[in-house]
Amino acid sequence: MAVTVQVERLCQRFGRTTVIEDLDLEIGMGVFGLLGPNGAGKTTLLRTLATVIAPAGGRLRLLGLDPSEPEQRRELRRRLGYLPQAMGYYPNFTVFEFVEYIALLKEMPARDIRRAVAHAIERVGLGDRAKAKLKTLSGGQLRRVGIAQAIVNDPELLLLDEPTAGLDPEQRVEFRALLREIGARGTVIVSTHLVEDVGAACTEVGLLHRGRLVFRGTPEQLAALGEGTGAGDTPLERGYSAVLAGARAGARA
Ligand SMILES: Nc1ncnc2c1ncn2[C@@H]1O[C@H](COP(=O)(O)OP(=O)(O)OP(=O)(O)O)[C@@H](O)[C@H]1O
Repeated sequence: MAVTVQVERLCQRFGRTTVIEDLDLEIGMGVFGLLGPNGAGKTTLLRTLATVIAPAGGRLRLLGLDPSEPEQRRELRRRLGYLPQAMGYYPNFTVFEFVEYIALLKEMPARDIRRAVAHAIERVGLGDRAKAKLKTLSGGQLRRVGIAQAIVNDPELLLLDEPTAGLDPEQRVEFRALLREIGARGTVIVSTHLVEDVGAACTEVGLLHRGRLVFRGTPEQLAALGEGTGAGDTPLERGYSAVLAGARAGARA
């Protein structure tokens, strides 16, 4: 497996609170689902990988680049895509203008931009809303604009923080297909609370609990851990609850 994301003893702190502690993680191509309860550190990890915040400790190597080096960080930012949990935007921009603006920030070649923007907007099913102002869109449509800006540069590393929040069931199914398509050629890390997204789209899954990785494996392996326990409606939900119950019991011991 060619490793595209290498995290070594990563620490993140806010004030005196340690949010991520000595995290080691290596990921290759495919779709990696990041699960964990509220406050586990998923957003903080994604923000760190997106180079929005610098590590408080440890080392990162992403797409073979060291983001602590300014030149390499700049190259990395050109090659990654990031959908933040709460995306800021200019309400008077149209869908096309906004995605184009992000393409410009990513320093995409000028001759490629129009086609790439149109393609990204098509891929999220918003082709007919390209000229609509962002302030006129629904929450789910805005989330799709967020996905379009994240994929406009055909990223080799795509980081998505709860991308399916607000999508209707039909859109969610289409979005999972898009994830699988991108994961076949690059690395996608997607944080989600929807365990069924993981089952449908992810090749691997990691479960964070208090900034530590308490499970890593395939969705099938996670589901198998839930056999015989009652908490949850699906095998994956039961696996998720079983791992968390074990992690909590370990933390108390
Ligand atoms: N900028 C910040 N300043 C202070 N504390 C923060 C900051 N960002 C996150 N935290 C704290 O870090 C911890 C991890 O938060 P994070 O948002 O990474 O978790 P999460 O797993 O993404 O949670 P959720 O599922 O609720 O989105 C939480 O306790 C949160 O309060």
